[in-house]
Amino acid sequence: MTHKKIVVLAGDGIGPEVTKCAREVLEVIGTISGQKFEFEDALIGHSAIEATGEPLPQATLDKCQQADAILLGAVGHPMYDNNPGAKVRPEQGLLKLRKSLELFANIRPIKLFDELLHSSSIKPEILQGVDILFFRELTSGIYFGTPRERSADGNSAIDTLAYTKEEVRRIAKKAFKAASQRNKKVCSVDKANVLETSRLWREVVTEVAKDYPEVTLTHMFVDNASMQLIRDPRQFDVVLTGNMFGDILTDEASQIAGSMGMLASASMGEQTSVYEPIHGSAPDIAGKGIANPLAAILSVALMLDLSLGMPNEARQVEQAVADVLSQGYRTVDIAEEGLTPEKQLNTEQMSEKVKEVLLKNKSVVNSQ
Ligand SMILES: NC(=O)c1ccc[n+]([C@@H]2O[C@H](COP(=O)([O-])OP(=O)(O)OC[C@H]3O[C@@H](n4cnc5c(N)ncnc54)[C@H](O)[C@@H]3O)[C@@H](O)[C@H]2O)c1
Ligand SMILES: CC(C)[C@H](C(=O)O)[C@@H](O)C(=O)O
Ligand SMILES: [Mg+2]
Repeated sequence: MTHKKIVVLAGDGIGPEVTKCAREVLEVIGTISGQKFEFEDALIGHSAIEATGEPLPQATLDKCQQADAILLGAVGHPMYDNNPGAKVRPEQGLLKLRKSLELFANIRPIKLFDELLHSSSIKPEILQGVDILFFRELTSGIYFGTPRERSADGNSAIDTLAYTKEEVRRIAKKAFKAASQRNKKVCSVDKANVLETSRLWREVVTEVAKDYPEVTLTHMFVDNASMQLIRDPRQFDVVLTGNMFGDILTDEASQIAGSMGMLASASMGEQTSVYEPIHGSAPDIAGKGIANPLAAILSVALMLDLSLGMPNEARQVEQAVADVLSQGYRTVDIAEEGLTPEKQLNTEQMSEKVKEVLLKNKSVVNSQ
């Protein structure tokens, strides 16, 4: 069996804390399945700037280009967030990675584990059974358009929101394909009542829909969508949207899943893909050892499914997470009121539980 090469970009803040857990879960999967994984660490973000002066060193990009899959933690540090004048910034590393590897399709599943029905600030009866798949365009839109700069006198600034038909078409096709294998609904979210790019978006998405007659397409303005997500999240199946709208709506949707610490994502290109929790470096909890590692661990499940051709193992990871939650274990972000102290876990302990359950579930299957 050939080795699978996994590049680990731990990044900043809680990034290294949660990727350590995710990597160890993948190691356990290796033990269980016999698949060999070869891990290689590389720098990105603030830690890369500290070491090399650049947020995405060429050496990192070279390693990523050779990888079967990439596991990413998070980038970002308050020293830049609080310094608008900083020219070199950690987030540039992430954006350059996405652009260089052409990771145009960011897939963000929003699923609530039943065990967490009471962890969300939204009423359980609104949440039960929610299953949304976001397709966020990731390599264009306002994140990448030019010009993007401060005026010479410093009194104004410009960012550019641009999309080409092809950029919209390729992400739309992915969304329709996924919908045709799910509940056959695509809701395309835009701001076509104001933005020319959104009118182009709507036109192309409507065109693509003709190739998928079994899928029902609806369009929704982003302001309404942000409200509908909380009012009645079960109305959505696949949500298709642009780069910035997708960024904002999925942070909002994390509250449906109980916490930012629960949402995994896959950023997919044609050659290779990056698997990353949707959350950031969380400077407010970094170094405390209390971050929820489940988003990173569930990103490993996506990796097993989408890049490594190991869907059974992906299900095992998801099942292990569900089992640990149904045993009542919680990190602080998903802890209900009145949780007994022995059920309250830190990052390492949560990860240990998932690994223990993975091994236990496997031995149960083997002995049957
Ligand atoms: N993909 C990425 O690398 C990424 C994503 C978002 C933000 N960022 C960067 O991260 C930094 C902080 O940004 P922010 O505070 O707006 O967003 P954030 O996602 O880092 O944190 C938002 C809130 O969610 C909590 N949270 C996030 N992940 C958690 C986890 N796993 N377990 C428990 N709680 C968790 C944090 O403690 C914080 O209160 C910024 O520099 C930003 O640019 C990076
Ligand atoms: C850090 C930032 C550039 C990034 C984004 O906006 O895409 C993050 O918020 C995310 O959701 O991955
Ligand atoms: Mg974001």
